[in-house]
Amino acid sequence: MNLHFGGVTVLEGVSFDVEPGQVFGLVGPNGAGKTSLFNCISGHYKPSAGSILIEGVEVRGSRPATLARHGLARTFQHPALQLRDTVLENVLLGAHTRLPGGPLEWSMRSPRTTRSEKALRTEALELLERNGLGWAANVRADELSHGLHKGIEFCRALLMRPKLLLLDEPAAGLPHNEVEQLIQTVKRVRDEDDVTVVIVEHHMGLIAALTDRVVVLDHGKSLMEGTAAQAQSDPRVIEAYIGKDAAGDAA
Ligand SMILES: Nc1ncnc2c1ncn2[C@@H]1O[C@H](COP(=O)(O)OP(=O)(O)OP(=O)(O)O)[C@@H](O)[C@H]1O
Repeated sequence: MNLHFGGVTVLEGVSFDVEPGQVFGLVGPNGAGKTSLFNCISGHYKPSAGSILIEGVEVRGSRPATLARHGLARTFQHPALQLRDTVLENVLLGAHTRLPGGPLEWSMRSPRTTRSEKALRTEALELLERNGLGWAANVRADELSHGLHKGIEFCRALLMRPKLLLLDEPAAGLPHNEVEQLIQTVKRVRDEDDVTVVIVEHHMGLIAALTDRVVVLDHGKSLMEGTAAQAQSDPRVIEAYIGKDAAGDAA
C-alpha cells in the first residue's frame, strides 16, 4: 500500500497479512507512518495505491461507517469523546450502525428502533461493568482521568462487536498497573470474543506480552516482519530507533 500527500510519501509498499485471532503489532519510531496506516485501514485516509482486504473483501476507500458493517472498529491515539456527555452516552456513540433499518426509521423512532436501542444500552452497561467502568456509567466524561477516557473508547469500540479491532497507542500515558490490566483485557477480548487485534504501540513490554507478530515501520517503509523478540534484536530496528534518539540528542 502507498500513501502520498501532495509530493510527500507517507507510506510506500507496506504490506502484511493478519491471521484471524491474532494480535498483530505495528511498531516503529515517531513519524514512521503507523497512525497513517491505521487511518488508511479505518477509512479515514484513502491510500494512493494498493489494496486492503477484510476477509477477502476489498475495502480500500470505503467510509468508516461501511467498514463498521464489515466488522471493523478502532480507537484513537487521543480519545475523541463528547466530554459533556456521560460515559454511557459516549459508549453508545456510533453504535447506531448496529440498529436495524436506516436513518429514516431511526428518526421516526419505530418500536423496532426503541427496542434495539434499549438492548444496546443494556449491552453497553454490561461492557462497562466487564471493563471495571460500571460505576461511571452516569458520570460526565470530563470528570474522569485520561486512563478512564481510554477505557470508555475501548468499550465504545467493543460495542460495535468488531471482528477486527485497531488500537492506536492504547497504553500511552497509562501507569504501569493499568498497562498490566490492558494486556489482560486485550487477551480476554481476543480469546472470549474472537476479535482479531491490530495494535500500534511504543510500549515494548505490551507488544512483547501481547502480539503474535509485528511489522516494524520506518520512514513509511516496512523494515521487517516477525515476532516482537525478533524485532527487538534486529540490527535494522535497533538502528532505526538509535538513529532517531541520536538525532533527538543532537537537536
Ligand atoms: N494529513 C496529513 N497530511 C500531510 N502529512 C501527513 C498527514 N498525516 C500524516 N502525515 C505525515 O505522515 C508521517 C507519518 O505520521 P504518522 O502520524 O502516521 O506517524 P506515526 O508512526 O503514527 O508517529 P507517532 O508514533 O509519533 O504517532 C509524518 O511525517 C506526518 O507528518
